[in-house]
Amino acid sequence: MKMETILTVKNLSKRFKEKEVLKGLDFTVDAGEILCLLGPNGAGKSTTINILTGVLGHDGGEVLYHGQSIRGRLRAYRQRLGVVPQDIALYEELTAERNLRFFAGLYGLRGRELDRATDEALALAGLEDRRRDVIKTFSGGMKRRLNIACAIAHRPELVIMDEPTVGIDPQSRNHILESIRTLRGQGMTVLYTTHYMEEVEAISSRIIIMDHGQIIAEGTKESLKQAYEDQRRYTLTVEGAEGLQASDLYRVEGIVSAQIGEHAVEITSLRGVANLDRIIALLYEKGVEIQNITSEEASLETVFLKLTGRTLRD
Ligand SMILES: Nc1ncnc2c1ncn2[C@@H]1O[C@H](COP(=O)(O)OP(=O)(O)OP(=O)(O)O)[C@@H](O)[C@H]1O
Repeated sequence: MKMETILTVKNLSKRFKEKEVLKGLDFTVDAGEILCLLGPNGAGKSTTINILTGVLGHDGGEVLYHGQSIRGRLRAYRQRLGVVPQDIALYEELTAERNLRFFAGLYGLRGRELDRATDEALALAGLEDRRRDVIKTFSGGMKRRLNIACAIAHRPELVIMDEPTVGIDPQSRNHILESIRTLRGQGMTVLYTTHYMEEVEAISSRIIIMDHGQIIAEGTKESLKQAYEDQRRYTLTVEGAEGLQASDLYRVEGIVSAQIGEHAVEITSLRGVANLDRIIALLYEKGVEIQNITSEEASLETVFLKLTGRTLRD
């Protein structure tokens, strides 16, 4: 069954002065999914999120909410969103409860509805017993949890989060991941960005990989891995690789790509071809000393590396 589409992003482009930061993005956000935007630093994730939350304008293309352009309807559109910004936006001098009531109040909740929304959001954040404490006494992780609670108390249809777990303790991080799953279980749709591959593995139902302002792959974690499952990656720690060329390695059957660094040789090879002995023999012949070899099958990390040539945290 095709899910209902909430957001449609069509040929979206954005430039900052001379720099083209988004180069024609096309994707949808469908009801009930947890969609993750993944990409190295500077890929354009935050820019995309800022356009989708109506904070930033775009130059070309369009964003449709239930089939209608958000241009000229920003206010109504933003009422249906829950936005969790990268930076914590809370009133330090106010209690957890006051913060929640304030933010939920901005979305028009009053009276009993507001009381209930506040209680539910405190429960989601696991902060019921801290409801009357002021924020400045909270740990970083607790603030992040409350930040999310403030964004979802009004029960938005779509929650958009920009790196909601950056720089917090593992316990709060797990709590947040769990609460994202809970939100989905309650019928909300989530779009979020992250740098952490483990998070993508843990909660995403679909992944969009971006680099240099473009979408370079899209799929579930299973489908992305499957597309690269036929490959294996060798990492060799070496000395004396100066005389070795990637073209030497390409002569070995099965090798798809090779990168030669000062102390490391990275090789991607077809899984069905047993060629490690050939690789070792070739390096020996070229006077390269091998100190260590590791072999790895496709993981999201290797898929990502293959697509972008970069690790997530460099
Ligand atoms: N206000 C701005 N003015 C000029 N350039 C900008 C501005 N905001 C972002 N950029 C540039 O746009 C590109 C994309 O940035 P963006 O923040 O969207 O990337 P990102 O994928 O979110 O990376 P990060 O994970 O570091 O936040 C970068 O090259 C960045 O330097």
